Amino acid sequence: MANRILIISADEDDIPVLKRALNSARDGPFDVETASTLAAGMARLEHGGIDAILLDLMLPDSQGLASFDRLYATGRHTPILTLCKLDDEDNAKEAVQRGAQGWLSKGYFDNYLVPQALRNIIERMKVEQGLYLAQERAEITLNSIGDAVISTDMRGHVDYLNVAAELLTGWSREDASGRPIAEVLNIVDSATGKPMLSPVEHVLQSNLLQALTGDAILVGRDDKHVPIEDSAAPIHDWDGHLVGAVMVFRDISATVALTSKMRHQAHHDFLTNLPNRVLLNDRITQAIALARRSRVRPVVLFLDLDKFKHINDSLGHAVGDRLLQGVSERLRNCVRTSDTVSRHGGDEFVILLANEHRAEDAMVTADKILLALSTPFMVDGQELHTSTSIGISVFPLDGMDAAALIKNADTAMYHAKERGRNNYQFFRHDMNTRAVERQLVESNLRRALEHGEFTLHYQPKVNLESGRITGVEALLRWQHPDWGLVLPERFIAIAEECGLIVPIGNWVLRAACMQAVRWRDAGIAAASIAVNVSALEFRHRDFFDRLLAIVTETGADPACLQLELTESVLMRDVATSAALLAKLKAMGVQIAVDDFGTGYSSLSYLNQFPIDVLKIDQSFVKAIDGGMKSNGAIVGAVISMGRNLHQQVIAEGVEDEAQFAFLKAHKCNEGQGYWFSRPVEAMQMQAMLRAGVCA
Ligand SMILES: Nc1nc2c(ncn2[C@@H]2O[C@H](COP(=O)(O)O[C@H]3[C@@H](O)[C@H](n4cnc5c(=O)[nH]c(N)nc54)O[C@@H]3COP(=O)(O)O)[C@@H](O)[C@H]2O)c(=O)[nH]1
Repeated sequence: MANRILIISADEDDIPVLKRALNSARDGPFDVETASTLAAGMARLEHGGIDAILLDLMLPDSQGLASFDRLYATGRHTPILTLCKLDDEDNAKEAVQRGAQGWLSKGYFDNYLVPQALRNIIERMKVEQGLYLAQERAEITLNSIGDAVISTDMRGHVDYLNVAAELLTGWSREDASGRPIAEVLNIVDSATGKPMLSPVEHVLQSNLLQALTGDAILVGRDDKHVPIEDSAAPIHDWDGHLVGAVMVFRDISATVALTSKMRHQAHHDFLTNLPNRVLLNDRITQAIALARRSRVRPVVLFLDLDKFKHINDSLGHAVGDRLLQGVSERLRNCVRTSDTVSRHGGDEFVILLANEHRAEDAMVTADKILLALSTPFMVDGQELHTSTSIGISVFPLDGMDAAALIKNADTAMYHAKERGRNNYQFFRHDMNTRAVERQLVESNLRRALEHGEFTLHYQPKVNLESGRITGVEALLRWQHPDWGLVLPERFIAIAEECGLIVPIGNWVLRAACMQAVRWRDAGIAAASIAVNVSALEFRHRDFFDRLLAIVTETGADPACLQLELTESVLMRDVATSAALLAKLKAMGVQIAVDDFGTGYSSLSYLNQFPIDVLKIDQSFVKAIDGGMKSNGAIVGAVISMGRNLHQQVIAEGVEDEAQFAFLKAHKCNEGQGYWFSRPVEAMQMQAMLRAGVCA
């Protein structure tokens, strides 16, 4: 497209000469417009489209440099060449000082170089405008981006910082300019805290690009430490020579914080903030590695809270969670900072004592833990009692790696539970056989209910005076397809541990009630059926409602049902027990205290319960004919106590005539045991009931 030239001149001689010169241009003519006054020229300029102006400084309405100034102020980006006389170049030169692109002497107006000069000026102006735009674009971009940019010359002296770099370093561009980069960018290693060379310095030394790194901390001018991610590149001139370097860096505090939060979450338990299994495994592995080089013996403690499930079931998960948090806190206070208390899941905790020298040292910590947990916890105004069973394994005897040490401590913990809870046990290798057996029974128990493998046997209770059967005790049996008849001793404790005792107990109650109805329908005089109830069943929040539903559904007479509860079950929470027993009594159910004499219960408390029957534990009955005088004394005392409290007394485990005779002589009401009959199947029991006496 032809360039458009505006000639502003009142000199009618010059204009045709200039026009002629411009039209003679070899690479195409110019479009030429003219204005004879400055006002007209400026008006034309307003419309735009003018590529260059030829300005005669001698205009009628504004003579000399004043005309240039006004024109320049209006159209400063349009190149202006002034026209001057050969002998009067001073004004023209001054105009150049003030921004004009050059001048043309009137003597050369017809010269072919005029169009060439004009074209050069126009082109140069365009390039300059382009450069200006590019620079402006770069400046705005650099100041708009979040990344910090800093550049240096080839000596490593700062020559540019964008706004983000100013903010991050605390240096303004003015202050930083000309200073060595190391002064402005104080970078230290995030791991060691030692000073690092900035990537710019690397680039200037190597003339190579420095890829992104994220292990640096920028220490700002205000001494603020900010983790940064940075990269740098060399800057080359036209000829490819290194002239400086540019570094781009950004604040990665948020990323670092997020990463560390995620790392923490991946290694810690959400509820208690204790290390989780993953972190514990790492720590045990580290402790083992250290132990191989030193004399320390890492010890693993596996803890399981006693009766936690019951608290969770009866008081709700929120209370359970708070208790777990409280327990975590106390456990932390029982160990050294070099040890690790971790939550394994549920109510299980695993503690690594990393620096023990003798296995016995672990006993001190275990004792401390038992003591710490023996103080009740206050949660939501309620006093909660818990304790823990602890299994202990020691490297290297009990395991060569984390998994083995944890597994064996877990096994030992089960033994602590079996030993009455609230104690600790060191792992022994023979425990594993029992653990395998336990696991086997538990997994088989789970399908026993669905597969209908349970049955009830019945053992008669006999009036010692008349010899007649007064009732029966229902005793659970498990008819396993491969193992044959399994006695409760092998599975009741495991069912209690894993909570299966609740559905199993339901089954027992229903089966016993159905049997009572069958016997009643078969015309057998009402005999009471005693059913054993475990602690977990009795404490279960639905126990009463479920029992009521079973009695209603089966149509059994509640008066025929006797619940056998041990002293320890009743004494655990006297108020709750008393309230529940009152409801059961109101329903018509009888209450028997099983294994009486073994629970060391306070008689004054026992007196508060509506108890119908005291069952003297078989261990006292066995002792009757043991040869010592005192042996029968306890039995005698219980019999007279029962008589005074108007409670029936029944002696269990009667095996021989001497025991029978003793009990009869002491006026014990009833007896139960092999001397009368072993537990038998329902049909056999039915025959005895019909006869009224044991076969
Ligand atoms: N929660 C539930 N517990 C139950 C249930 N059924 C039984 N059990 C409890 O299991 C324990 C063992 O019971 P079992 O193997 O059936 O033993 C009972 C009798 O067979 C045994 N017994 C009876 N007479 C004698 C005897 O003369 N000598 C002798 N060595 N043993 C004898 O005693 C057990 C009855 O004990 P008790 O309940 O204390 O009256 C046992 O603790 C059962 O309670 C169940 O359904 N749920």
